[in-house]
Amino acid sequence: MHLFLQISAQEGIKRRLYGQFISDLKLLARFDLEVVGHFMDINLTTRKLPIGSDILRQIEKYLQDFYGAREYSKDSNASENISMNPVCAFRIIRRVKYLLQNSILKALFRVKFGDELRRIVLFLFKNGWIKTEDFEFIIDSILRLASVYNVDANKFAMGQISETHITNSTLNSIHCYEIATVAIQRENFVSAIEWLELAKEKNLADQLTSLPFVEILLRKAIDEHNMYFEEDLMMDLEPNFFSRKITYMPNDSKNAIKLQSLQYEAFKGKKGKRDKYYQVNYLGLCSGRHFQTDEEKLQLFCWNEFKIHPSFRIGPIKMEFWARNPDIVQIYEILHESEIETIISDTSPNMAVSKFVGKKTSTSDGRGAKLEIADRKVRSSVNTWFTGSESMKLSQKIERITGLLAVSPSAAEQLQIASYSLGGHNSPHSDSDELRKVWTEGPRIATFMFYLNDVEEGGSTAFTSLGVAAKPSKGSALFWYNVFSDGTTDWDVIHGACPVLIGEKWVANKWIHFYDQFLLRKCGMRRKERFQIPVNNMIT
Ligand SMILES: O=C(O)CCC(=O)C(=O)O
Ligand SMILES: [Fe+2]
Repeated sequence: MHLFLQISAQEGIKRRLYGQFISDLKLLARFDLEVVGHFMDINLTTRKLPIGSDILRQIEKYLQDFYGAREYSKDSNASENISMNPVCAFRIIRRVKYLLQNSILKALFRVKFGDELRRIVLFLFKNGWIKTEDFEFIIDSILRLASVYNVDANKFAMGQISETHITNSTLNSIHCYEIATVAIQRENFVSAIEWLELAKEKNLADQLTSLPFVEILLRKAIDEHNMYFEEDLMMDLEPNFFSRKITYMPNDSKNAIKLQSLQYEAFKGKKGKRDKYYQVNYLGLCSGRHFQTDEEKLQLFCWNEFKIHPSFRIGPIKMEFWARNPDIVQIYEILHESEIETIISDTSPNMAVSKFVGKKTSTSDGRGAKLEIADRKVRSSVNTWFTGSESMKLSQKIERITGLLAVSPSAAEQLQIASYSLGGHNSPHSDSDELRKVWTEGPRIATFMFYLNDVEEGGSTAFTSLGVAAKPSKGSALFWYNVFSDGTTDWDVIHGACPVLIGEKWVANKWIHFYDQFLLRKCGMRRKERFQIPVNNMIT
C-alpha cells in the first residue's frame, strides 16, 4: 500500500489544511495506520532499538495514543470512516503533529533510521507537514459544532457527538485544555470556560495537565468574559457570552444561561435585514427547530411534475415545496449515480478554499468592486468549477425543469462544486447580493443547487427567514428565485449551510442570470412581484 499521493504541492500555492478537505483527512488516517504498522514491527522486533531507549518510549506513546482511542481497525477503509467524525479527526491530526513530527521524527533523524523513516518523511514532505494551523483548524471545527448543535463539551469529550453517533474516541484533560486555548484566542468565552472546567474535572482522573495552568487560564477566560460582557447590550453581543457575569466559584458557569439560547427565544422567526436575526435563526434551524406557522405548513405539498417540457425524458419527477411565497422547491432523483461520480472525480483534484464576496471597495468610476475574501468563520468549504463534457447536459436538464435559460455562458455561471468537511459551513447570505448588480449579466435571478451525497449528520440548508431547513438527499436539487421581478434582492430567501457534524457534504450550484431571461418571462401585473414556481404549468 503506497500512500505517497500528492494533495496540492504546487509551488507558490498555499496548501489546503488537512481538515479542510475530507479526502485529505482520509489520506492522513491511512498514513497514521501505516505508521502504526511500522511501529508495531519495531516494537515487536526490538533488535532494531534498545529496550528502554528514548525513541522506543516515544514510539510506545504513539501506539498508546492510537490504541487508546480504541476506535481503530486494521482495515484501511474502516480507518477512513473513523476520520469522518470530529473527535477522531482531532486525535489523528494531533497525534501525527505532536507525537510523530515533533518528537519521534526528530529523535529518529539522530539515529538515521532506515527505510521506514524515509517513507514517513516522504509522505509528509509531499503532502505537507502538519502545522499549528492544521491543528487549530480542526479545533475551530469542534468549537463550531459544539456551539451550533449545542453539544455539551463533556459529551463531546466522551465521544458522544450526537444522539445517534457515539465513538470510542475520547478527549483527556490535555485535549480539553488545548481546545480551550484556541477558544480564548477566538474570544469564544462560553466555550473556553466550559472546556477549562472540563479539563479540571478530567485532570482529577488522568492527572495529565498542570492544574495551576488550567486555573490561571480559567481565571483569564472568566475575566475576559466579564470585561467584554455588557448587560445593556446583551441582545446585540455575539452568542458566545453567558447572560451574566461569571464568578470564580467552581462550576458557576453551569448555572448560567447562554446568550445564544436567550437570543433564540427573543428573535426566532423574525425576518428583516438584521444580521442577528439570521444568525440566531440559523442556529435554531440547524439544530432541528423549525418555525413555520401552521398556516404556512398547510400551503406545502408534493406532486409529480410531468408537464415541464415536451421533450422531457426522465419525467414524471417528484417535486416538493419547502416554502411558499417565496417558493422553495426540492426536486428528487434528477441526478444519476454515474453523473455524480463523474462530477466528483473530475473536480476533486482542483478544489481550493472557498472565498466569498466581502465588502465593496471604492473604484474611480464610483461603482465599486467586489472583494473576494476567505474567512472560515463565515464560510468553510472548498470549491471549484465543473467544466467537463457532462456540464452542458446538466444545464439542459436545468433549463427543462426551471423553464429558464441556463446553457449559454451569459445566461448562467458554470456549475460550482463545493465540498464541506467536518465542521464545514456557510453562514446565511443571499446568492444575489447588491454587489452582483454591477455584473453585466444582471443579478442571479435563481439558484439551482444539486445535493451530490447524503450527509450522515448536519449539513442542512437553512432558510433563516422562512423557518425551514432542507435536508441533503443524494441526487436531488433545490430551486428558488433570489430576486423580485424588478431585479432587487429578495431578502426572505437568505440561506446558509449548517455545519457537517458527521461525514462530508457535496453540492453543485448553478446560478442563473437575470437579463438573458427577459424574452422568456411572462409579464406580471406589477413592476415588483415575486416569481412563482408552477405546478404542472399551473400557478397554484
Ligand atoms: O450547501 C448549501 O446547503 C448551501 C450552499 C450555498 O448557499 C452557496 O454555496 O451559496
Ligand atoms: Fe447560497
